[in-house]
Amino acid sequence: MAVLLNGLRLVSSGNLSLHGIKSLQYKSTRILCQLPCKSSYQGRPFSNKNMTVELDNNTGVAVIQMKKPPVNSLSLEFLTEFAINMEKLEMDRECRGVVLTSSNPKIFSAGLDINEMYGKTPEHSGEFWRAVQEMWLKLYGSNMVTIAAINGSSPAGGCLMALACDYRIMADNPKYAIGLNETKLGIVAPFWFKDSMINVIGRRATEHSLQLGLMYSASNALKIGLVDQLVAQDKIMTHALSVMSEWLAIPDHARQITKSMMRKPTLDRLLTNRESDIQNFVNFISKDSIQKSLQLYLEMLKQRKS
Ligand SMILES: CCCCC/C=C\C/C=C\C=C\CC(=O)SCCNC(=O)CCNC(=O)[C@H](O)C(C)(C)COP(=O)(O)OP(=O)(O)OC[C@H]1O[C@@H](n2cnc3c(N)ncnc32)[C@H](O)[C@@H]1OP(=O)(O)O
Repeated sequence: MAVLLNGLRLVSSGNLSLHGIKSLQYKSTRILCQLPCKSSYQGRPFSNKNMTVELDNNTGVAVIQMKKPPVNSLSLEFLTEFAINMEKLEMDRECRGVVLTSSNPKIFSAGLDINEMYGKTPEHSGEFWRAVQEMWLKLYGSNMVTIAAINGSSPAGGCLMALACDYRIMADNPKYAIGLNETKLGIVAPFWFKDSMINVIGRRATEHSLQLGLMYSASNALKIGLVDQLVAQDKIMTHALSVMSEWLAIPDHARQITKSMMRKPTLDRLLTNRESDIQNFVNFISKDSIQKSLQLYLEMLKQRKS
């Protein structure tokens, strides 16, 4: 966790922490340089295989643009890259906010890569699930202001990424849909997916939404508070950056401690149950009946195309 206090930047070992100021330590040059230093990508696009990261030095805002064809599905490789990028930005003195968006004009993210859950060994499944957890911990627990510029459809894990941000702006297009649709695939959204949704839209709406695996059009997502604003597709980035500047007008330390206070119980629940959550996932996903459901779903996705 990094907090600006009386002009000093302080860090703790994790991200958001309610242990608060007492447990914070000075961020030393040594720690900074264990990870790639900001100077190595300052002001320039930081290009990876599955996303580009561009930090604007003047505003302190980074844009992460997901660009994994065809639909930004969250593979093990993608998730690992994402977590590393979040870590780098978190450690960067200059970076105060992140806008998450997609280079695909129609799809924000198709959610978890189903191929990572179908026909894989328990070892692979465990490694994959740890990476899914890490992505969420980094995003939900970030000290930075995080804004999702949802410029396309965003089912399941894609919706989870948006839910983990501080603010959600969606392109105003009736064709785009967002939601946690896991039950439609015959799988179950884990407790921290559910908690993330409860924290945004409340308990009753989440229960309804999760049981039925509902996908919401952009306008219905706005109605239930799943997204905060709808904006014309071509204005979404400009608008996200303008909302970001409002959030960045708040002193970092006050906003960060407030964010931590709100999110810590939800983060801690996964942190204290991390290994059992992985075991649950591996057991669940290895069941023949679940593998069958995933197989049928993958076939359905391919047939839909033809
Ligand atoms: C009680 C204990 C509980 C323990 C916990 C247990 C389990 C929890 C487990 C898992 C949680 C999972 C969360 C998830 O995220 S699951 C993934 C859900 N995602 C979806 O349902 C999205 C499916 N995709 C779509 O709806 C459409 O593809 C989409 C709207 C995204 C895009 O439509 P479009 O028409 O543009 O493109 P398509 O032609 O449909 O797709 C192109 C291409 O991409 C492939 N594909 C799509 N989505 C995925 C995906 N999620 N993973 C992998 N591949 C995907 C699709 O098959 C096409 O492939 P190809 O035919 O070109 O080869």
